[in-house]
Amino acid sequence: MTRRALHVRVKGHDAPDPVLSFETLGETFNLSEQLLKNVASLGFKRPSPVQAQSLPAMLKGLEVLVAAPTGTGKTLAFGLPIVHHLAKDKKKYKRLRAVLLAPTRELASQSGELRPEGEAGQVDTNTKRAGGGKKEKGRKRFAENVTNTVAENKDEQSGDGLPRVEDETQSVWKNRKQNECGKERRNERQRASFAEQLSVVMAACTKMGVQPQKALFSATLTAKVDNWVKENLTNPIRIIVGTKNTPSLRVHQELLFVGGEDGKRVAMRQLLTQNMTPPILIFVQSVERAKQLAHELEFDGLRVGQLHGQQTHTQRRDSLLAFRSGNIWLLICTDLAARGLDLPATRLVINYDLPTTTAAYVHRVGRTGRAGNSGKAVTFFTEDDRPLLRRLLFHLYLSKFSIENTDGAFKNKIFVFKTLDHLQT
Ligand SMILES: Nc1ncnc2c1ncn2[C@@H]1O[C@H](COP(=O)(O)OP(=O)(O)OP(=O)(O)O)[C@@H](O)[C@H]1O
Repeated sequence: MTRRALHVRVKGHDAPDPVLSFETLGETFNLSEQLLKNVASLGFKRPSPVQAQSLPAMLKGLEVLVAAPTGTGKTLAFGLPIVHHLAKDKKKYKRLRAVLLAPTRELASQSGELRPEGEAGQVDTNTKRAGGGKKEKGRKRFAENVTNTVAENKDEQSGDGLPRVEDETQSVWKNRKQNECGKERRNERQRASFAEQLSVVMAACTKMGVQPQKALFSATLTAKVDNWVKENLTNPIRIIVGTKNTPSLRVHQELLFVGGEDGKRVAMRQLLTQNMTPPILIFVQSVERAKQLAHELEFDGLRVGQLHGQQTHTQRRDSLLAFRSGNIWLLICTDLAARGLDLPATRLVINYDLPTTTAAYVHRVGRTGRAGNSGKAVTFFTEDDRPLLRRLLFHLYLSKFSIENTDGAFKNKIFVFKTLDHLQT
């Protein structure tokens, strides 16, 4: 099968051909039998398109920049090569060997849970989790090595090492004193962008004389990331699956004009009456709005949970567990939950508040329609949302979407289609 059939585009020298079976991959790259068994135990019959192209590139040790739609299996595309390299070279290095940076703690934990069973899939390692996790020594399963972890700021023996990088607060901890600070002080931590965090890691690698293989995976690629790649990666292979920065085609998208704020409540109740097949994810724009909406829906007798940055890590973990197990039907969240979380049973995402960026929209609606399943996303918009919506429309236009005909929607329908006409000309 060609790249064209896989909807994969590749730029860069020496890009390997896509590999369409895990067996061929195993033979070509000498993957251990156990690793292949572990993959089979996940129930994956063949590599998804992003895996077919990225796995050989990563296993060859090339640097890659990968954009592929949400829910298409990017985790295994970087997870398997990491585990293979860790297992292969386990005698060579004793110290931190892989760093996985993720935008939230929840996503980092999830990536670390990619855990096929099996003795030979285990690798001796020390793992540390970001945000104060304890150092654990001993035999770890397959992907417990594949954590978001970044070493603490001082190595016990040599006195140097990687600075601690806190993912979900996007903070850089500059010294051990801050590491020990209390909760209040923690809130004052200096915020750092993802690019700044990457720079911290890269600078530490340079200091330690390490030249790591670098790989970036996302469903969306911004100009900032592109610039970072130009400055920091040497001859990377660019792999684009499908259309860049566009919502997954597996998601049926609806725009629903609701008039104003009051209209959102009415529309929500209607929607839940028609589509009440939990679990349902509901995105709002702020913590305050999450709390308020949760309160209102609880009052209606619904089983509601919250996920946002003002909760403790335990509360956030418990919310996700309850949502996964079905104890919570509706999870009201901020963009904290938008990226990467794999909640396969979710068939409906509601954007109660319009996301402020296209990337946020793509990631939010991508919490459904995963692993080849279909899903539905309904996005409310009001008169005030028109400027934001205008920006979103082009990307919506590239994927399937429909606009619902509720009261007063007609002129909005015209607005949407006029904007599209304008974009097309
Ligand atoms: N080869 C495969 N065959 C079948 N299912 C797969 C395969 N690879 C991954 N999956 C499943 O697809 C789902 C989505 O995978 P994953 O979370 O890695 O997607 P992603 O591309 O990283 O999504 P996002 O962009 O939202 O982070 C998971 O439930 C995973 O188990």
